[in-house]
Order: sequence, then C-alpha cells, then structure tokens
Amino acid sequence: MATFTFFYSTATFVFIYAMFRDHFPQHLQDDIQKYGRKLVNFAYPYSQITFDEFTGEYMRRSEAFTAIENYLSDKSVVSAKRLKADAVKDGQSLVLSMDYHEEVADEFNGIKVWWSSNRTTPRSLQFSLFPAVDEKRYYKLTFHNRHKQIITESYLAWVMNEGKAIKQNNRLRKLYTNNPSKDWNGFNPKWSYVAFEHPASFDTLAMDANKKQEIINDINKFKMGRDYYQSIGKAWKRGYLLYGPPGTGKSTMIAAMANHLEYDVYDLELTAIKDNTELRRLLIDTSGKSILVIEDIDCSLELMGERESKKRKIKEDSDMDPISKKVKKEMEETTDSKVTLSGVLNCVDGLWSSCGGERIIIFTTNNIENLDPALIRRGRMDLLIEMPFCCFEAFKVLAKNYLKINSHILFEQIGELLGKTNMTPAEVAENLIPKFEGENVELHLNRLIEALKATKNGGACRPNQKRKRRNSNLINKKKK
Ligand SMILES: Nc1ncnc2c1ncn2[C@@H]1O[C@H](COP(=O)(O)OP(=O)(O)OP(=O)(O)O)[C@@H](O)[C@H]1O
Ligand SMILES: [Mg+2]
Repeated sequence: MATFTFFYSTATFVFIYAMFRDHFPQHLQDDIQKYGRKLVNFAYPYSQITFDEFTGEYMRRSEAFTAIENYLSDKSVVSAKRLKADAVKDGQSLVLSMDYHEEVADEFNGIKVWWSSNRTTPRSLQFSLFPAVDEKRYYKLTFHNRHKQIITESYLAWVMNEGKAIKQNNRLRKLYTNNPSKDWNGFNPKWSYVAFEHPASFDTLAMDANKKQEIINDINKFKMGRDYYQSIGKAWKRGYLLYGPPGTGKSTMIAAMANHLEYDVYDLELTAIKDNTELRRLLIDTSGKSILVIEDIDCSLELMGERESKKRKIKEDSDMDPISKKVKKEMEETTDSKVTLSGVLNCVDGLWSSCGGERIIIFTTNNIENLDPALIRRGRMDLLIEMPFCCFEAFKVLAKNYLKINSHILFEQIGELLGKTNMTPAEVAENLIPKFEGENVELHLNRLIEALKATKNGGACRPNQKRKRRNSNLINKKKK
C-alpha cells in the first residue's frame, strides 16, 4: 500500500512539473524559481563546495583533493569514528583519513565549517576501452552563506598550503640519477630514484662553526624567502659552488643541506647526456623543493670554457707525438657528450630554473682554478664555499661524532699537528674509526697523531699563501 502511495505521489509530481514547464509563461517560471531558491536559502542557509578526486581531461588526481586529504588527516583521527589508512613513504608510515560518509568539523578565524568524505558508485554498467572507474570519491565542504567570501578567498588557500606542507613531510625523499637517453621511453623515465637516506646533518659536519652557521642561515633564509624573491622579481633559486680537495666533505655537505631542507636530490651525471637539448629535457622533468647537483664539474673538458680548452688543446697538440695525437682524436670522436658550458649556464640561469620554485643548484669541484669564470661569476653562483683541510675545530666535531668526547689531554698536540699538515676530514675520520673490538679513545688519538706526523714528515706541503688566503675566507659571499 505504502509503495503504491509513493508511486502515485511521484507520478503526480512529475505530471504537475511537466505541465508547469510546458504551459507556464517563461517569466513566471523564472520568478517562481527565484523565490523558491530564496525560500530554500532561508530554510537552509549553507553553501557547499565539492572537490572531486580526479579532474580534467586526463583524469589526473586532483592536487586539491590530495591536499585536503592530508589536511584533514589529523582532525579525522580526533573526531571521525571510522578511518581509512594509506601507506606512505613506500610503506614506512601510515596516513589516516576519514572513511566515507564521515564528517569532521573545522574552525578558521572563529568560523565553523564541516568536511565530509563521500563517494558515488555508477548506477549502470559502462562499456569503455579504459578500466572501469568503480567509484568517484570527493570531499564536500559545508559552511554558512555569510562566510562565503572568507572561505573561498582565505580558508581554502590555507587548507591547500597546510595540506601540501603535510604531504611534503610525509613523503619519502628521493635521490634521483639520470638514465641514458637511449633508454628513455614511456616505460623507462628520464630519472631513476632510490630513497634518500643519507645520515649526514649539519651537527655531524666537521668544519669551522661560524662558517657552518653562515651556511645554515643562508639556506634557511632561502627556504623562507618565497615572498622576498617574488617581491624583487627574482627566480626562487640559489646556486652554490663547493670546492676543495677530495675527502673534505663536499658530498657530505650536500646531503646535510638536503636533510636540513627536506628536499629531494637530483644527481646529474653530465657524461650520460648527449647534448644541450637532452639536458634541458632532463631539467624540465625535475620538481621544485630539490637540489640539483653536478659533481666534479671541471672533469668535463667542454665545461672549462671554449677559450680555455682551445688554448689548452693547441698547447697539448703541439707537445704530443703523432700516435698519441691519433689516439686522442679517436677518443674525442667517440665521446658522445656535447653538453657545452652555455648549456650548463642555461641550466643555472634559464627559464627552467624558475619553474616550480625552491631550487638549489650545487656544483662541486676539486680545482676551482680550472673553472671558466663565466660559471662562477657574480649572480650565477650565489655562494662559493670552500671545504678546506681539517682544522682543529673540525677535528673536535669528528672526535665528538666518532669517540663521543669533547676534550682530551692529547687534543692540544693534535691541534698543533693539524696546523702544520694538510689532512682531510675523511683521513682524520678514518683514524678515529675503531679497527678492533675494545680499542680505547687514547689508542685512536695516538693513531691519529702518528698519521699526522707521517703526513707532515712525508713532505705534505704547507698551505701556500694562496690557499692560506682562501682558508681564512672560507665563504666568499658574492653579491646577490
Ligand atoms: N667535513 C666533514 N665532516 C664530516 N665528515 C666528513 C667531512 N669530510 C669528509 N668526511 C667523511 O669522509 C667521507 C668522504 O667525504 P665526502 O665524500 O663528503 O668528500 P668529498 O669532498 O665529496 O670528496 P670528493 O671530492 O672525492 O667527492 C664522508 O663519508 C665522511 O664520512
Ligand atoms: Mg664528493
């Protein structure tokens, strides 16, 4: 009986609505709809915004949906009764979100809003070449009509920023390396990655404390400088050149920076790139909040600048015997990489570097003298950071890391010897690592003293005036 009544009323409603649409004059229909909407607004003065999970022509996962999911995660744990769990960081941790048809409340500047998680399932079978989309997930935001402006202008921007920041913290940080271009295709991407799990930090980095603090301040200022860079019309990027002998901590410094900033690292192998076009394609495929690293930049002949390499080539060629000349020519011909200095300079200055923002570009070299001045000119490399041989202060950091001591009677002697020798932090660290079970602190320090004496007596040169000058000026700040 009840079913019959329901069917009867629905049919009557449909009939009346059809009559109304077909026979009522249009201006009367408009008036009735206008007043009808006013009545509904009066009875239910709330607005709603829906955020679908997949949007656009290619049905990409919506950034807004992901940001909202992350933003609501903590709030859902507190107030939703049913939760869903998703693995992040390649399964290392879980993100909780509210289950379907749950609702959580939020407050912004004293305004109360409600978020609900929903899904719709298709009512009929669809035939498609693509896998069927079983359900459409979406978030719905409900708020009072009178707060519409503040919600659409400020609250949503706040939710997006917060959500993105939470996502950034939850994600697995990655160390990317470029694949040879012959392998690039739809299945093999330009970059391969592994989880970036380097343990280096500024605490464990051995170097002069003031210089270390200057570098930390510089990168902190950069990270917080979004508005500043915007206001001066400059791309939000920064370039560093790390130079110093092998084993002085250049790579360790990069890892410490990446960990401090929580950025990904793109380790660019220039020799695997054929030409500037490929270089550009690779760079376009990188994301913001990342450090692009080109290690040992001087090791590619082309990058030393055409003027330098031509000069060098003429000199070398005139010194060579005919057979060596032929072998050299053949080698040059088989070397594929035609990446040029101007290609690399474009990577530092070009439009690419401003896409996505928050990019740090780091070059390392053992021989700063070999670099073309164009590469390190003012404004291109913002900071030149020298990683020098181990000084006493750097040694104290290593002693604290490796031996867990802040002082010892032998420190004075070690300090004196360090002042007279060129030993890298890597070599010092090697002497502080336990070689056998049960070795005590004194044994390590004595071993280091012996090694320092051997280096000194073995003719290790004292830093010349040029090096001394550079050591005293670890960081040569360049004008921005
Ligand atoms: N300043 C330092 N602070 C802490 N550890 C260091 C430092 N320098 C070197 N080490 C230790 O020595 C090892 C080698 O250092 P690293 O690879 O950073 O040197 P590098 O300057 O990059 O050398 P290369 O020029 O050969 O690439 C590191 O794994 C680290 O353990
Ligand atoms: Mg290195």
